Amino acid sequence: MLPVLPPAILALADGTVFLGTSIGAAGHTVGEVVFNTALTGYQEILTDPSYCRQIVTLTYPHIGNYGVNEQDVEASKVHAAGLIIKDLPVRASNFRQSMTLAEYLVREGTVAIADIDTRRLTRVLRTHGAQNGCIMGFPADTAVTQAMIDEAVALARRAPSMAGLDLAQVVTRREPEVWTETEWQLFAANGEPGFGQQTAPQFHVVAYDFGVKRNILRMLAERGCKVTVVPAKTSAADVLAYQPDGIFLSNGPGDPEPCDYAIAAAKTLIETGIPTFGICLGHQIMALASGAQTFKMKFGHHGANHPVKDLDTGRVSITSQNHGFAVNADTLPANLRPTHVSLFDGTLQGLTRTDKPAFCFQGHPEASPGPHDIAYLFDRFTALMTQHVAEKNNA
Ligand SMILES: NC(=O)CC[C@H](N)C(=O)O
Repeated sequence: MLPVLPPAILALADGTVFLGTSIGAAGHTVGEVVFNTALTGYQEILTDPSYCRQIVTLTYPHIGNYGVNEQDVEASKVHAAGLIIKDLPVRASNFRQSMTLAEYLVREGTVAIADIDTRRLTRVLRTHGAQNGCIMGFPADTAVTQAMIDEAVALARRAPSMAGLDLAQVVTRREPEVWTETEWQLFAANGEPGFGQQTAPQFHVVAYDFGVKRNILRMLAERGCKVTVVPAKTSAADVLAYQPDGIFLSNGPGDPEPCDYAIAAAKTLIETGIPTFGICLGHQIMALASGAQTFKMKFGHHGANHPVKDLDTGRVSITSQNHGFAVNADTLPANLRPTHVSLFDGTLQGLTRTDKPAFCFQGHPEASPGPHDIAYLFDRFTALMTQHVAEKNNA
């Protein structure tokens, strides 16, 4: 006799209901349902703090086939509010695997559903836009009733909208921390051959943690930066007290607009002339600090194969993306110049200040998961810091 699978319900706020199998913790979760088109990297996606309060559906059908390990995490825990997949393979295999995806989801208390038509779900989200949803996961012997389905729809409808939510304060660290681990060390510690050089620190970068992904910090450390990571609400004065050579504004969840404390600090810090680099939420905060406006996109960009054009060189990079808000290109002040655009929908992907050494990118040059085509932006940051340090020394 076939084993009875634990049931699960996925309900969208518009009343669309999917019945599937619970593959994570029992219980329920609500959040904004977004689709991600990456083929691999489910562990990096689940632990990316930018997915706080978002339920992620992966369009690639087989998820979990290489299990889970202790290294491929972007934070110390799962941040996504839930996971929706088509097919959990019966067997996972990888030499680095420490447990299966289902074991990991249970350990992390993450509610997740499999065996649903993720193509149909994605078409709903693409056609009508991202919307709130609810996943309910039950123990194996549960009979799903109409009352349970109605309750899931009601919970989805009651979930707060992402617009207007400041979630950076929810995920940020509470205390400053010096980050030293490089990607090279991570791979060496894992018994794999290293592929980079460890450089002695040449620059001191203060990185705002609005929900920072670890691979950003690793890529900075690998380029000779001592990185002091500070909580989201650290004042500009406290940042300047570290005497940084560079300032980094991190990725993070939620709407950038209510992060007024971060916008005010970024404004002051950019004015000092210290090189500043922002990624994703950090890009949006830099734009807001410079006088531009942001808006909520219909379904955002979440994937690892998005073509982005560098307007200065004409070069097209395949990039990793994860955002639901964007900077409105029609609101740029004279000192904010577009440097990159998305070739999917023409939205802004990169900006630079014309009067200060400050620039930012909407996608993810740190990948994790995804291609490293646009990693050159980290080198642009270190080049600005080299110039800044030389000017300071000559002054
Ligand atoms: N990855 C990010 O930093 C996302 C930024 C912001 N929360 C958005 O959805 O647009």
